[in-house]
Amino acid sequence: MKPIGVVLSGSTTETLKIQLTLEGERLAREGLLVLVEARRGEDRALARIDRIVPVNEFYLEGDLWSEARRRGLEPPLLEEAARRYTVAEATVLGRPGDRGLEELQAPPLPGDRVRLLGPGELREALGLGEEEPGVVWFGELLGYQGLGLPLDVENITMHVGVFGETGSGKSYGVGYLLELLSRIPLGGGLEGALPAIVVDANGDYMDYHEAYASGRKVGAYRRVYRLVFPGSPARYRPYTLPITISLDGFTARELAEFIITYKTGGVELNELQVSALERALRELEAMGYGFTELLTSRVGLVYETLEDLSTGRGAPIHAQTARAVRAAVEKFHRDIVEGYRVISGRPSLDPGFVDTLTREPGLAILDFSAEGAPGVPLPVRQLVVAYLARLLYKQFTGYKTRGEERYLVLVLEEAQNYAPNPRSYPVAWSLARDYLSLIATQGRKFGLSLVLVSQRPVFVDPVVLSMLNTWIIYRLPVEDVAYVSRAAGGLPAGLERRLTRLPRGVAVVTGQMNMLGFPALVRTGRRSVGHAMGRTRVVETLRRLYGGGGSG
Ligand SMILES: Nc1ncnc2c1ncn2[C@@H]1O[C@H](COP(=O)(O)OP(=O)(O)OP(=O)(O)O)[C@@H](O)[C@H]1O
Repeated sequence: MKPIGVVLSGSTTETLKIQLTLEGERLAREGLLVLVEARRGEDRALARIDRIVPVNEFYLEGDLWSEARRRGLEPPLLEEAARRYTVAEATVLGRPGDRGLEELQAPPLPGDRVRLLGPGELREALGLGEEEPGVVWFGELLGYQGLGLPLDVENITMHVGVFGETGSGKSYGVGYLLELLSRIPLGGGLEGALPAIVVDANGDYMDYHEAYASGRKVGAYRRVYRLVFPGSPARYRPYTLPITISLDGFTARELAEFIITYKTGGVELNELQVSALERALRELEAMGYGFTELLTSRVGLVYETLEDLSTGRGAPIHAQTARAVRAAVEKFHRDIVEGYRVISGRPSLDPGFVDTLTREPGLAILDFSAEGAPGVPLPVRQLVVAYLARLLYKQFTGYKTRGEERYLVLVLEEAQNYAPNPRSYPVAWSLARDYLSLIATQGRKFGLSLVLVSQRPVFVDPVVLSMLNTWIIYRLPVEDVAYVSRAAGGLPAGLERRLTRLPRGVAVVTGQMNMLGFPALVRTGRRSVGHAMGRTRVVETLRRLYGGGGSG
């Protein structure tokens, strides 16, 4: 393979200066992985180009030609006669060893050749076999066609963050990742799917459901379910279930907080009202009632208890508080129980559902888009996610104690709505956050992984964020770069600088799943199933609407 550069003096075991060949000048990009035939080919080293600096001695600051340039004159033969070269600065990633990359013992020598990786060389350099079990190859490494970044599926249990501004390609990328996780090489030619639940904010994953419903296979998933709110027009489509939850797993305090903040819009927590309702619910619980029946068919009992607790001398609840609490319970009942019909004694999201999904690997998409969740406000979606996170946590701790091993990935789009940063993003109720941080801190031991997707990581709870160990970072707004880079354990300056300029679909991947062990620039691969939701057709639509020969 032709060299793209030659190592210059001053290189060390950590950083290299490379003078690029003409071919190299054409090919090299910041972020490109290269192979150094170190010590005249006796050793090899993998390196990443971080900076490219073209030099022309006739164009130096303050040189002899400065005045001519000032006057707009072009002295002849400048291009032809000048000393011209391009220097690439690169970071040494390591030398191929028996078990992946190892530290370099001695620096490459000046004059050593630098070239692109050949087919299979990255795999060999990392000590991976062909079809290595548990390794999926993500997208295409910058500058290479058909060469993906190897991801270690085992480490997904340490959670993943996918960040980037709107339109940067996050949802497409997560869909692509799910496709990879739906056919993980297991060895001996076998492929397996990692069960997944996606909280789909905008219908970005619906194509998978449609593909499945029309008879196509989606990796090794046995089933692809779509879950919609009972009021959705899509409710009776094939392989579609209603989103219904039970209230029995919540504590009286949690429910009281939810019901009161739901009424007030959550501006601030009215502690008096919350504890009054908590008390009423506790009393009824002690009498053997479950919260689901109490807030659905037996809501009258709640009103009566509130009444009892607030009448007579020395009543523990002030009459005015009781009235306000009753109004909150009425609103909860009217909206959530009767309106959205999301509470049920026999919820669709139940232990049996999780059991089937993880036994016969499936993909369940909670459709929170306008079609799947028509008019359903954020607090109700938060309630569902809190319920789900809690259900999964309990179910998986159960598997663990029974010695049954199961795995599931929970993908949360718009994660800031469910695990909000209390300092920068005060959204009404944050019970979901408590359970999500429980999964973030403990889930690994139980086989529960989080994939959090957000446009604004600054708005995501820092505790949850600090538990993420793999980062897929698409184009970021300037104000988020430092925050994300720090949270992701620091990025090389060259890559950090590029985060605001990444084209759609290109990401920096870093962290535990990245088997290179160093942040890499990757272009998301092609989804095998399309992505209708993300597409916009402004021009086409304008032409159709208004382009009919001018008559309208
Ligand atoms: N690697 C890719 N190859 C082809 N098309 C892509 C790729 N990545 C993204 N796209 C397309 O770009 C558009 C925007 O991508 P996507 O919807 O994934 O962005 P996003 O970051 O999730 O945005 P938002 O935060 O608004 O949901 C979509 O039409 C998507 O299909």
